[in-house]
Amino acid sequence: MSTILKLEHIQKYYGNEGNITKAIQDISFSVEAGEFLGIMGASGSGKTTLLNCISAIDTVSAGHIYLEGTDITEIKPKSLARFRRENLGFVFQDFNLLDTLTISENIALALAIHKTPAQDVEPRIWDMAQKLNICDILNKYPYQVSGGQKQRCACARALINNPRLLLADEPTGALDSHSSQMLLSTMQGIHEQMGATILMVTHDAFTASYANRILFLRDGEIFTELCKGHDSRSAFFNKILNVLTMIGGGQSHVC
Ligand SMILES: Nc1ncnc2c1ncn2[C@@H]1O[C@H](COP(=O)(O)OP(=O)(O)OP(=O)(O)O)[C@@H](O)[C@H]1O
Repeated sequence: MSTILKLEHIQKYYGNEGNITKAIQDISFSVEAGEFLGIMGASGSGKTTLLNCISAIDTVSAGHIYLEGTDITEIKPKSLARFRRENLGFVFQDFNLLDTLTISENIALALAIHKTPAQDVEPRIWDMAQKLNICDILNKYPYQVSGGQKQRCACARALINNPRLLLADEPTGALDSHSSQMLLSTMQGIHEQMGATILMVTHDAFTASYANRILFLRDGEIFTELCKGHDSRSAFFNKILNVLTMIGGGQSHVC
């Protein structure tokens, strides 16, 4: 396997002298191509900051982040939007779909930004819709479909340009348990069939149990990591709960 993402001694401080918050203290890790990595940790442990640094939405205070060898921390601000567009896919808790466009048009937007030839647009949307099981809602508007269907549409939009890395920030945060389960099974299928590399931040142990490996953050550092290996998902889920208890406060305090 090849390394897609490599973080070397990342630090991120907010504020200035006398009033510094060390959001990330010193984090290093790598993500291999085709991995499904989860990031967990208590509120304030640095999950969002880490995701923002990886997606170059925020700058690091020290350290380097390499995406397939390109140092993200060195990319000039004017080139960042293009870098994100060409390499990253995003899925957010609140879907971020445009209400005035149909599901199909929402997905097409991502292709239009990539200047996809007109004749390729429909087949590619159809192909992705099949993978995400949303063919029957392509002509509906976001307000006409369920939260789970909206999130699968958001996944389709994020994946249609084959990003090097899919970043998911609490993708099941706004979903009920049934929709969460369907979305996660779909994400797992995509991960297995398309070989997509996924980095997912979540506070939820059930959601995290779909990942292959989980990094647990505490106070801006990696507290520990868990690999699924040959465990069943339910055995992995129990191990996750044990780590969350060890981190402190039990599951209810981890978000
Ligand atoms: N823009 C900012 N300015 C100052 N401090 C910040 C800023 N953003 C985050 N922090 C601080 O950095 C630390 C890490 O925050 P971060 O949002 O990354 O945590 P988190 O694990 O994502 O938390 P949550 O699960 O509640 O979203 C916290 O102490 C937070 O208060």
